[in-house]
Amino acid sequence: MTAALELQGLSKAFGQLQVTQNVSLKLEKGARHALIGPNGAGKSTLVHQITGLLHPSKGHILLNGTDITRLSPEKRVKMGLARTFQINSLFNHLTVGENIGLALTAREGRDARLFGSITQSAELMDEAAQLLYSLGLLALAHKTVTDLAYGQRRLIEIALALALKPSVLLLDEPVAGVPSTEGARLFDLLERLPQDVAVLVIEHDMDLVFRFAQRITVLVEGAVLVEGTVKEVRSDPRVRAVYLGERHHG
Ligand SMILES: Nc1ncnc2c1ncn2[C@@H]1O[C@H](COP(=O)(O)OP(=O)(O)OP(=O)(O)O)[C@@H](O)[C@H]1O
Repeated sequence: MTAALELQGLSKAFGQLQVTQNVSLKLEKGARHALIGPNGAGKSTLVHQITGLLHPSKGHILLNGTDITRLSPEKRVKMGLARTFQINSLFNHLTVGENIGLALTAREGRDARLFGSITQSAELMDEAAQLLYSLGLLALAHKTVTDLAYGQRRLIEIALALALKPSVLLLDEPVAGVPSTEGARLFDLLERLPQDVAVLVIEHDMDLVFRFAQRITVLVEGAVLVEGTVKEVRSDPRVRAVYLGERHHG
């Protein structure tokens, strides 16, 4: 079966500093994969290469079998690669439902300036409500973004990314900064993510990683140290030595 996302021997250097070293990785359709590693291991740099913000000096990135290594970030999104939006991409004065409606419009390439007609489009607003319902977030649909708690905004970012109907979703530290009282909602949302979407989560929180992921890749100094199931990675002495053994976090 064609992998949803495949990295083939990616390498990247900043001057003399080799930040990605021959990294290969495969996410099957519907995968739940975590990328972990100590601070400075190169996780963000790898994600930037996947999204197209940075260009690898060597290697290839395949999305559903198509080589996207040289494509712009926008093209990659159109082809089904989504990442969580930054909070500042939410329209604060609009409701959650309207924000999702706008993301759905963007997906269809319609002009967001026609916003008035979007909220009046029963079809689009129904689709927005349906998406929020499937994620357990319908109760927030009529709330204005400014009225949301920080953790709730993070949930909406994920919903926005899903509005693009991706085949691959990148979640970069989804629980970072979310108070533990709101963490349970995030776990709930992660469990409700569509089964056919392959998810790559970059996360320091080991509770989340062990609960969510089926497979884990451990990155150390830009290279893959270990890749395997949660059980394999947890019990690997090399991982314990360089990472898990240090501290439970980061
Ligand atoms: N634009 C850049 N120019 C030079 N060096 C960089 C640049 N971006 C990152 N680095 C270096 O690359 C290495 C990997 O950084 P990166 O941010 O990818 O690690 P990380 O695993 O995401 O870390 P963290 O968990 O702390 O976010 C670090 O040594 C960092 O200082």
